[in-house]
Amino acid sequence: MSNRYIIALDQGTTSSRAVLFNGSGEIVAITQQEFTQIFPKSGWVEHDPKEILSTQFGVLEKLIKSHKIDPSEIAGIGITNQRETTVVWDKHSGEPVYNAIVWQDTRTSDICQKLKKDGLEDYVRNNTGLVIDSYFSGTKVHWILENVEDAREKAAKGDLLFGTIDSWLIWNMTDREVHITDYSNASRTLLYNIKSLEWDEKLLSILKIPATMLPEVKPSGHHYGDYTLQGHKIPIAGIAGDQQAALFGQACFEPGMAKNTYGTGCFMLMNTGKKLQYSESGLLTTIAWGLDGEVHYALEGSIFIAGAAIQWLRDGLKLIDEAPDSEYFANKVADDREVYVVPAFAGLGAPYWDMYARGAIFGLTRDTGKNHIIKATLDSLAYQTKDVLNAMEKDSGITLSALKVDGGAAANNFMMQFQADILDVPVERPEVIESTAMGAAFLAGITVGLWKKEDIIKNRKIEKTFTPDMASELRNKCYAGWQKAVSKSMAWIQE
Ligand SMILES: Nc1ncnc2c1ncn2[C@@H]1O[C@H](COP(=O)(O)OP(=O)(O)O)[C@@H](O)[C@H]1O
Ligand SMILES: O=P(O)(O)OC[C@H](O)CO
Repeated sequence: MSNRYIIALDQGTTSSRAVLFNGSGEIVAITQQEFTQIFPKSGWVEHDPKEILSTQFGVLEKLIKSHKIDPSEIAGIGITNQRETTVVWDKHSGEPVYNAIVWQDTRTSDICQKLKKDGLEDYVRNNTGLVIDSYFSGTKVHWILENVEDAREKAAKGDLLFGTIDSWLIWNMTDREVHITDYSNASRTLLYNIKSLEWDEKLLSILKIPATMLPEVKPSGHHYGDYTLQGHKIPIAGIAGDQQAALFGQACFEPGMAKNTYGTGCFMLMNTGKKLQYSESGLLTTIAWGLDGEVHYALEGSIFIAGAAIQWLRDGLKLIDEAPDSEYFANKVADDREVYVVPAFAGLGAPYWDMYARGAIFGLTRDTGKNHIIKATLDSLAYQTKDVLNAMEKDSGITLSALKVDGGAAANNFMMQFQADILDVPVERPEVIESTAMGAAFLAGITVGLWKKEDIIKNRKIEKTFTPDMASELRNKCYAGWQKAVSKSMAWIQE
């Protein structure tokens, strides 16, 4: 027990959050601000890197002011972030040369298709653990260098830097001195060799990315630099991509332990320990974290659209005012789930990996109403999770006795119950669904000597377990309908 604080900065896809943890590792306060999603063209998704900074530092300032915290009381800062999202900036002016290209953006699909045709799939998989897909940063950096005026020349002169959001934040927090990332974020770039723990020269050369643009890569618990606040130097002591941070925050420290986070997307990760395990079923191999001189790996099932589909109900279709309203409307429909929404708005991730799939609604009849669509959209999060869990169990040979969940959309009781029903596996929701922030805070807290890993286990309490309650015949019928709907959505647009 200590009266010092740790702050986690959680820079997510739709909002920036600052989370204050007390010396016992409990959340004391959260400040949060949504920011603009920019959709310049079909399939393109961008963020303004400066708005990312202003919202992130805005919520940090608000947190510190509203809780009257003296900076000397802050023992460390942990950073966690939406992964893969790509920023390229001029190291002299500090100006981004282009908007951040978000992980969901599919503009580089044809570049990826070419890499596949050139026979690089096995090389990429064996060395980066990933599949060739527009999801990852590498082809996004390539696109910026090819398409932004003067970018290629400037990069060749060593004037441009690339970073995922963690790097962009830290560079700005350290007076533009520290250009750094951690293993977990580097492993999402398509440029990092997860076996040798070095940037992969062959892939850099194929994508024509100069090594001078790349950040230094360090473990996930490390003293990366200091953030100076009112004259006090606060160590930035933890970094992890948000999904790996959630794995840590859910105390999945042992091989075989897994979690599923329902945020903008939905990501199931299973710790595979020090073993680098490749998937036969469409999952990714990724670095979970580097800590205490060891690297832990994970298997990952990445679902691109989860809570984002609920935002689409809210902002696109205007069927609901707030995301939590979806639960109320879904509960009003008593049917056998004959309507299916496949939210392939950004193609399909695991286990399908189809950049050319697009969203669709199936099973409409004259009596279909708004509530059916809302219900089917919530169901789609659970169906996609079932696709991924099937792959995870096949690859690992492990049958989960319960699914640990977290993230903003895990608050939805209707969806969680259907998740348990369709999986036929209990779903375990912890009291703190902010596992991402928890993971980042603990990486920092462990690094500055405030906490130990065991403290996370002590702190983790289950708020509710959802028990399966669906006849197997109905479950099988529902899932067969989902699989049919997915197959019809695939390869919808042309290369
Ligand atoms: N009660 C709810 N039911 C369904 N979806 C929800 C609910 N509350 C939040 N969401 C969805 O969860 C997402 C926010 O979760 P969060 O973990 O903050 O995501 P991120 O870190 O990706 O920004 C949003 O996409 C929102 O639509
Ligand atoms: O913003 P989230 O929490 O859905 O996470 C996004 C992922 O990091 C993308 O890989």
